[in-house]
Amino acid sequence: MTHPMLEPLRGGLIVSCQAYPGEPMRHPETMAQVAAAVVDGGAVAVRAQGLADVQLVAGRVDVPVIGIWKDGDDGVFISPTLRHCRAVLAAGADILALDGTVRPRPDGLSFAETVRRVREESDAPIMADCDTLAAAVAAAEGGADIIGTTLAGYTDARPRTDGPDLNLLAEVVQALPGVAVVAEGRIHTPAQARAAADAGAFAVVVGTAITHPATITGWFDGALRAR
Ligand SMILES: CC(=O)N[C@H](C=O)[C@@H](O)[C@H](O)[C@H](O)COP(=O)(O)O
Repeated sequence: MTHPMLEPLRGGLIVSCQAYPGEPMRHPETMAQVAAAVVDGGAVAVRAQGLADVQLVAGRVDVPVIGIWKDGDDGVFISPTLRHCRAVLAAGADILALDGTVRPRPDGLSFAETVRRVREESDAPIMADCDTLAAAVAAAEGGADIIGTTLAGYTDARPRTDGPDLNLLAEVVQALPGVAVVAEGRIHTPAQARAAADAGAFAVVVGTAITHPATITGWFDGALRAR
């Protein structure tokens, strides 16, 4: 059954507001301003990274905040341990997102055990950032409320598609009827967002194409330089 807090997100656009280490926009106040702007534009929820961003964004917008804490950049790095998960919720996230792959986690806990321990302290919906159908099914069985295709193409399991991995999305939607399956990753145009919704996504997450000016500028610059 869909977690009651998720119903307002059905069919909507979730915007991921993240800047990366060393970038000019890497500041919680900047991300809070970006989050407020995308909510003005119609985002039904926002995704924020890091404890300071989660805290400031949650205080700034009225929509649910999906919180993550990225630590490291290889292996399991999205809210990788129980400690990270607890801290994200303590920072004010309404929804916790964490790595939902089947790879070993740094603290040795399984995804299911991590969810079980988080649930001892919180009723917040939990989003699993998955890379494969097998991971998605395991995460749903492990108690995730939302299955995201976030990590498709970012592990060795599947090639990185140019746009969203709509094949994986469709497979997960078919395998998990009634589960909130969210499309995330490389959705760069409104038409791709529409295609993800048409493939059965409960909601669609867009990050880079809305909130990462350096990448967007590069797209335009590349088009001008291409002959
Ligand atoms: C793989 C990974 O670390 N993904 C991250 C997860 O939070 C973010 O860097 C992405 O920007 C986010 O998933 C949204 O995707 P896109 O920016 O492609 O719309």
